[in-house]
Amino acid sequence: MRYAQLVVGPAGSGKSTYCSALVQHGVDTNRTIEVVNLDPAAEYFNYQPVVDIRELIHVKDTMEDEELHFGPNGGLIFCVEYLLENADWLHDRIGEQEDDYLLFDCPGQIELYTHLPTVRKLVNLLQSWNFNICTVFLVDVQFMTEGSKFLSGTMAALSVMVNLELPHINLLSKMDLLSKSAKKQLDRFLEPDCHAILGDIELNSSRFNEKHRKLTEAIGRMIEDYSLYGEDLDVKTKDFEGEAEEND
Ligand SMILES: Nc1nc2c(ncn2[C@@H]2O[C@H](COP(=O)(O)OP(=O)(O)OP(=O)(O)O)[C@@H](O)[C@H]2O)c(=O)[nH]1
Ligand SMILES: [Mg+2]
Repeated sequence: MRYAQLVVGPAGSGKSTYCSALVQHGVDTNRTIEVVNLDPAAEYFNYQPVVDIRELIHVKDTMEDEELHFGPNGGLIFCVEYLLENADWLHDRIGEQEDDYLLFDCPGQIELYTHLPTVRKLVNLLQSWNFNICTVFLVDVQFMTEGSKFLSGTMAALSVMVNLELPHINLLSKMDLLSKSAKKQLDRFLEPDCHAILGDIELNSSRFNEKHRKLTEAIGRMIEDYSLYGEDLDVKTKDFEGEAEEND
């Protein structure tokens, strides 16, 4: 069996930074973790990709092509579709090695994951190559400290989860940039307590919010039911080295 994380999330949410941090973690813990760059417009990242979509097609190719003449967004989607049409290329590059642990660093176009079939097709392909995949959805935590933003970020996470049908983890990035008071505010949301979220939205009460109160309540309950965030579910790590020393 082989393992992979599909690292997705809005533009600039920290996907590439997360991938390079995990590669470094692999180095520190003696595990091989490799990254596949799936962003055809990537300019810079801090890791050495084992496969790079830009070697197959670059978003500039689609924008400069006389016939295609795509803009940057359409061009990017074209590139990912082109990759699927050239699945053999990807298969050759990834190889057949067992026990692989791969991170797929995806582009920041949220529609690729929320409703387009493209990434879903890629997932099917990888599963047919024996990959066990989970989604890691990154959200910039700065967008999660107000009730209304929290709801929209959570809805985006949920639609990715429903579209990709994979085991799914939501990761809040850039926690280091939050002020103390913003961290407290976030704690209230992560409880998860839909009344806290509703309370916050009511503080910014407008006619729109009053009119949609029932809908907001239903969404709040859904967040609870799907238990989209839970710090208690942190990965449990064990200090094997320390234990070995004790046993010596
Ligand atoms: N302070 C802080 N900055 C971060 C963190 N993670 C990412 N950044 C910064 O946020 C910016 C965007 O990070 P990237 O890793 O390129 O984000 P991305 O999701 O790969 O972006 P796209 O591929 O363009 O969608 C960079 O300037 C990073 O240095 C974090 O945990 N803390
Ligand atoms: Mg990136």
